[in-house]
Amino acid sequence: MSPSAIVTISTGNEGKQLEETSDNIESVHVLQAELEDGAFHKSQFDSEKDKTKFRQYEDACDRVKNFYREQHEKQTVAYNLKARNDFKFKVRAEMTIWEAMERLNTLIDESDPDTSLSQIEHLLQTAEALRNDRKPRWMQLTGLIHDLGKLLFFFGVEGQWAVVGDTFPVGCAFNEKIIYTDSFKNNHDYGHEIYSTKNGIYSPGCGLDSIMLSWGHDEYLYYVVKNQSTLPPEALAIIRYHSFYPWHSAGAYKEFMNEKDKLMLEAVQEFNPYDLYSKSDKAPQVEELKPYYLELIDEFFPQKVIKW
Ligand SMILES: O[C@H]1[C@H](O)[C@@H](O)[C@H](O)[C@@H](O)[C@H]1O
Ligand SMILES: [Fe+2]
Ligand SMILES: [Fe+2]
Repeated sequence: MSPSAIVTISTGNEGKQLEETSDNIESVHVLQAELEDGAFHKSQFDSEKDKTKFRQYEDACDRVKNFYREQHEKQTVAYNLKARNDFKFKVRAEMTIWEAMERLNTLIDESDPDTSLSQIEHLLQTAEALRNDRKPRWMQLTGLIHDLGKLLFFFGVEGQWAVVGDTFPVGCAFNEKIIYTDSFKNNHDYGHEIYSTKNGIYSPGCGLDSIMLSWGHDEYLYYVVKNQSTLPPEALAIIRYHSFYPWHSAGAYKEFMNEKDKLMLEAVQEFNPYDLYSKSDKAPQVEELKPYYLELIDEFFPQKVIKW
């Protein structure tokens, strides 16, 4: 066979080159991955998913609309500073990652228009979709744990508005790319002499790590995982910014990015479809999958019992 073209196949952590003839080149797409037996497997995100069926907030039920009305009113700079401070000086629980997944299982996320499955199922769906596309092991694990910050709900917060939902910066003007942007009119910081200006308390290029994102499961889990795992910076960014849709999907707040954020944005965008579109997959078999994921957890969380 005389190869007439070289096609780069995304296998996750490293690009892989495959020699292809011009006859079958069209059947090769990005997001294909080589199976162990050498056959090629097409990512389900290429064709099976009708992406227009997700995140339809205008058509969402009252539960979702009421959730955001409350969140957009109550996530202020003052609340953010208080929540960060409360977080720092307490250990709320000590348990393994798997115990945390089981503990989270009773929470039904009020902000989510796309799934009524339990959280353990959503975590396993995300991880399995990544594994299915042969994404690197650290990314599969990130999928497995990315929403564990929702445990906050069981640690005495005032409501789901302080835990779930899309995130956005506080301390500068609320961008119109945030969903239900009108509901910020009831936020105490709306119209504030500094917080309502475009840059607010930040300066262009300061880097997202210097921005106060609305407090919730992403920020909380980022701090929990940061010093207790060997996960790479991309994993930490995925955890911290996966709900920051106005940035990673709508292109807002780019002016605050620094060089590092450009790389992190790529990782967050690579991860996002696995979080979002796997929500329509059938419920995973938790007990069957458990041994694989227990081993994966051990690989990146050497001390096993985590301080939450
Ligand atoms: O409703 C969802 C859910 O709470 C997710 O966990 C969060 O990451 C999303 O951004 C949000 O839209
Ligand atoms: Fe999330
Ligand atoms: Fe998620």
